[in-house]
Amino acid sequence: MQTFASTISKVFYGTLIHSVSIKEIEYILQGLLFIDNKGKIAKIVKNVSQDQLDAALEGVSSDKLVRLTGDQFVIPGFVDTHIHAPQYAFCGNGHDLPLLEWLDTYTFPAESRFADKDYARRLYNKSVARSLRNGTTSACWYATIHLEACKELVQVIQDQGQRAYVGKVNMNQNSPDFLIETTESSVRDTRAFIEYVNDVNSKIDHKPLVTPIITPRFAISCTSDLLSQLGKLAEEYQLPIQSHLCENMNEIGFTMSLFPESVNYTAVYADHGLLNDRTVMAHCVHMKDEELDLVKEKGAGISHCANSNFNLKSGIANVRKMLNKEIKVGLGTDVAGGYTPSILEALRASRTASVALDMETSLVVAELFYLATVGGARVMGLEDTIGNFEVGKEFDAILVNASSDNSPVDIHDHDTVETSFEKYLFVGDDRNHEKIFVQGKEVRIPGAASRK
Ligand SMILES: O=c1[nH]c(=O)c2nc[nH]c2[nH]1
Repeated sequence: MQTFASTISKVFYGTLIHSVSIKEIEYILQGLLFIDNKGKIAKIVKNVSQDQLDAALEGVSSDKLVRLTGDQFVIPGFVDTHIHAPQYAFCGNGHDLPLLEWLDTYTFPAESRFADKDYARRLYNKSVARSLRNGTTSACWYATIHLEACKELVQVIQDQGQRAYVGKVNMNQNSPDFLIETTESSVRDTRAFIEYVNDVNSKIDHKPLVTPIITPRFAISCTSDLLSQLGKLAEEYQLPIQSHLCENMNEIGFTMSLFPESVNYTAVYADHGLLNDRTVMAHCVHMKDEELDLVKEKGAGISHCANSNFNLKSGIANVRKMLNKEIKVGLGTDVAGGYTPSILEALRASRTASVALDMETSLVVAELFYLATVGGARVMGLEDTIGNFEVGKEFDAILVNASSDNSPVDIHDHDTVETSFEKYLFVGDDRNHEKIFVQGKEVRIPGAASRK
């Protein structure tokens, strides 16, 4: 007979911190978190004293027990709702130009190199490893237009063990000769990519972690015909969709000149079957109220990319307004518009952006942590799977040590769990990440310094 203990693969004992609502972070002290053989959270017990530990373990053997010590705590993994894998090649460079000029000068030449799949594999290995090391357990990736390189990205993500949406980018107009497709090849390769991921997923022995996502780069780079065909593909395969929206004033002006039949930029996507409850729209900096209302009506989510919006001088998105309208919002690093694949940095930039916009209504710590975890999960439509520690969800998590070797954080005697956690959020980095888990399994990150 199968006992509870025999279904358990790992148990954590110590401090667990997660978001239970946008207003509340729960600090579970002396918590026991049981993970089952499928990587799901089987049970959580709170306030278990040392004396009660043996009984509370219910027969689970001690070699499955991870005792958290001192300044260690376990938090849900971060969700990066918008990141460009190929752009890691120039991450940290090229912030002197606004969006459209930045695309022409830095981005398109860098992405054209992904016609070479060996280059793609080398670069993608670094890109994904750096994202994971920063605690991103789930990511919405953009690849490039190149089918073979897209497959490489899927392989790399599978090998490294991240949960991900991966998009083959579509571009059939207003793009340079060295980075453009025909309508036919764009649709054909997108279908081939979807079939490839489905095939890879059919051969693995656990619940798949990688999902294809329909990825028209933005309306400027796709004809109306291509957008419509992509909308149909998303419907046929019931896939998520991602694109860019209202990032920059020149982008909006250009878009409206290309799609005069649509009432606004947001409507361009809606009119082509690309705005629904599986859609992730990045940026949304310059949205009219009726555009936000349309996003809400369609049930789409917004990826807030504050770091990128500062770097490319795009503007500041009004997250408070989005939240007041009960629109789903998560954080995006938007590498390489954003200069780092760190969601901790995205969280900090989001706070600064909200203060710059309106000090009175700026985002508070509980809200920021929510956006980085549960908010991102909702944007990806994964709120029943990840985001916080609820029984039945999959265990995607970071084991944080606020005073690890080389920690950028100093913890003093007077610090509490709350103040240590907040210090980690605002001062910490990947040196505080001792272990990363996806679907209950510890992720082995290539190139990461060996950790305790
Ligand atoms: O920040 C951005 N990065 C991109 O690569 C891109 N493409 C279209 N619009 C974009 N915005």
